[in-house]
Amino acid sequence: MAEIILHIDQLVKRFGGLVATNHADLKVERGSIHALIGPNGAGKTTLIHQISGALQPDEGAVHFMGQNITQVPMHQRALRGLVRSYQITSIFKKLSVLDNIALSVQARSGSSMRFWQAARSESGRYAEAAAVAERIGLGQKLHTLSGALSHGQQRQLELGLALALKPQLLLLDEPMAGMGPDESENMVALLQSLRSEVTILLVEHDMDAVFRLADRISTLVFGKVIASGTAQEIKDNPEVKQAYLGDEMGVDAVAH
Ligand SMILES: Nc1ncnc2c1ncn2[C@@H]1O[C@H](COP(=O)(O)OP(=O)(O)OP(=O)(O)O)[C@@H](O)[C@H]1O
Repeated sequence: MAEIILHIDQLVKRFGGLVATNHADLKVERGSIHALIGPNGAGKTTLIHQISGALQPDEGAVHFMGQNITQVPMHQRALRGLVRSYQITSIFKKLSVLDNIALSVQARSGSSMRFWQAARSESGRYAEAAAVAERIGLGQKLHTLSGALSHGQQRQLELGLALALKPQLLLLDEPMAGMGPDESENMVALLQSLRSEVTILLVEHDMDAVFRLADRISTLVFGKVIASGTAQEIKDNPEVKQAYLGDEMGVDAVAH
C-alpha cells in the first residue's frame, strides 16, 4: 500500500449546535488524486479549512506525512508542504504573471529576509517562476498583467502560485468553479499532468471532472465520510445514491 500522506482521524467541528464535521475519517495516499464530494452543506469546505489550518477542530487529529499537525499554524503547514491553493498569496492583478509567481517562490524560500543574497537569488527566483508559468500553460503570458487574463487563466495562475510553494499535498477547493466547458477541459488536463508531481485533494462539484480525475473519491454527508472508493465503487454505493437523491448534482446523473 502506498504511503498515507494525510490522515484525518475522527475530526469534529461544531458551530454552536451544528456539527459540521462529525467524526470524519479520511486517508489520502501519496501520488493520488483524491476527490471529496458531498451534497451542498455536507461540510466539505469546513473539512478543508481544518486540513489547511484555517480552522481548529474541536476533537480529533490531522496527521501529515506521519506527524500530528493539528496544532501547527497554517503558514507552517504550507512550509511543510501542505498547501491550499490561494492560501498565502492571492493574485495581484496589477502585477504580471511572472511577478506574481516570483512572489510565491519568494514566500517559500523566505528570500526577502536574506537581502544579502538578493541579486543572486533574484535571477534564480525568476527562472523558477518562468518554469512554473510554463508548467501551468501560461508560458506565453509571462509579462501579461494578471488582471488582463481570462477567468480560466487566472485560475491556472492561482494553481501556479500554489505550485511555486513546492507542495507535497495540494488542497483544491472547486478549481473548476465559474469555468466554461473549454476552460474546465484545460484545468482537467492540467491537473492530470500534475499527478506525477504532487498529491491532490480536491473538492469539486463538477462530477464529470471528478470521475475523470480521481483515483479515489470520499463522500461526505452531514460532516461524516460515509464512503471512500474508486469512481465505480462510489457510483454503485447505495448510501451515496441515497445521499444525493433530490440533489441536482446527483451522481446518478453522470453514472449512466
Ligand atoms: N463559520 C460558520 N459558522 C456557522 N456555521 C457554519 C460556518 N461555516 C459553515 N457552517 C455550516 O456548516 C455546514 C457545512 O458547511 P460547508 O460550507 O463546510 O459545506 P460544503 O459541503 O462545503 O457546502 P457547499 O457544497 O454548499 O459549498 C453548513 O450547514 C454551513 O451552514
